[in-house]
Amino acid sequence: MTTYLVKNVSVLGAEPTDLLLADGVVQEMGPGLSAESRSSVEQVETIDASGLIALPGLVDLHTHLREPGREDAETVESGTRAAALGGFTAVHAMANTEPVADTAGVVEQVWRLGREAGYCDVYPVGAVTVGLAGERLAELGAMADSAARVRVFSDDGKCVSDAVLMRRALEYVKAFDGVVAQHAQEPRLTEGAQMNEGELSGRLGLAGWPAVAEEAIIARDCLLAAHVGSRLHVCHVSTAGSVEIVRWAKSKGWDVTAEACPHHLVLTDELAATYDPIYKVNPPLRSATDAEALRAGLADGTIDIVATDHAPHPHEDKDCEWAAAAFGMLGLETALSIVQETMVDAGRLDWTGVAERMSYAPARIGRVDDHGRPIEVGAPANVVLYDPAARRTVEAAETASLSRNTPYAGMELPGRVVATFLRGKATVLDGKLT
Ligand SMILES: NC(=O)N[C@@H](CC(=O)O)C(=O)O
Ligand SMILES: [Zn+2]
Ligand SMILES: [Zn+2]
Repeated sequence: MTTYLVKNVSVLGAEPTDLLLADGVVQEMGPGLSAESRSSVEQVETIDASGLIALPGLVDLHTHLREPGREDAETVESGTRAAALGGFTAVHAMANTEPVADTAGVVEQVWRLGREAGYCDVYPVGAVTVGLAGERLAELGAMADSAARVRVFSDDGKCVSDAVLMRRALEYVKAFDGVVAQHAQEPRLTEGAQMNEGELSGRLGLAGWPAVAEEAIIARDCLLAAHVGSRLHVCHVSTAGSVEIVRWAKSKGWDVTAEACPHHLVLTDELAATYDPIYKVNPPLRSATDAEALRAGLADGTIDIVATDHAPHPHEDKDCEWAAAAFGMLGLETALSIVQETMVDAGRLDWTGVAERMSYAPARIGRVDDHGRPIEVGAPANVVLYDPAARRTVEAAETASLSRNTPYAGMELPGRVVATFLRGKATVLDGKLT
């Protein structure tokens, strides 16, 4: 395996130093390292990383890889290639596949496909209920005990709306230190809903999706998690009220964590006026006030992490009229740039804060040991080299995803992932897959 000597890199914005990545770990760290001391049989590649920042490999707690079942939209291989290009070394693959990941067999299949592809570690999320039907609990214990070691359980795409089932799931996952990741959407309040409920939805004639449909479930679940003493994670928080509720739950000392998605930080519901379904997503794009509350919540730690909710859809499911189109947008290859633009360049988060929200905290919530570790001697060499000074125009056709539904096509974004290392192996070099 190639050894990499990374010269003059700024680890999380600190003074430039050198990193030696060998045998899968950060073997040496400090200024003035040279390849000379390495044995002659070893192949050492030197990377001039002047101007680049080293971040711990990013961890996504919320990715849709679509395999098994919708390999026309994404596969484990194509999705993890996109992940590596975005600086991720680990992703949690959501359970809303066909068949649903509700048994040990399916989660082991997804886990193994991730291993075989080798771009990024894949941690399958297990479904909470059989077939995501919201009627009976799935075999959570069998998935936890499987080779995939599932710790995150979610019916994402659907809400576990039955309070008794949600309570039992929260109780059940305590046995193996799991967490229930809730897609908070009160189904009756969102029947037929197409976009954020507000003055604009009325004007556009699209059925509204009220903030209370999200907030009511989050409040209920925080209370349930506290009642049974379990861990709750809230997926894709999108409203200012939701941020307030999570802040309140944390102030009580309850074990509640929450994520925000890049698109909810930067895009708003006014884009629905284009009637272009590229902007159709669940939960919907909200108001500028909501986006600002998410950024503030992310800055002060109320929102623990950024998760992509990368949701690939083939063009026939997106290039149609708004009401008929699928919900969801791509996210893996643009997440870090959006966080740079909305949080770092805006002076609200430094690179250590980014590492916490996109690597350390998601790894902690998902109970992933090999990822989300600070870059230090002895740590697994899961590292991203990032150029914050670069600028690029997003081209939908350039994505590694099998789908093209990025809402950022044609937009100029800051930053570029130059290299990604998974246990010391380069998955991306010079901004390209190896
Ligand atoms: N976010 C979305 O709009 N869509 C997701 C489902 C989900 O995350 O709820 C999908 O699977 O396509
Ligand atoms: Zn969801
Ligand atoms: Zn999702």
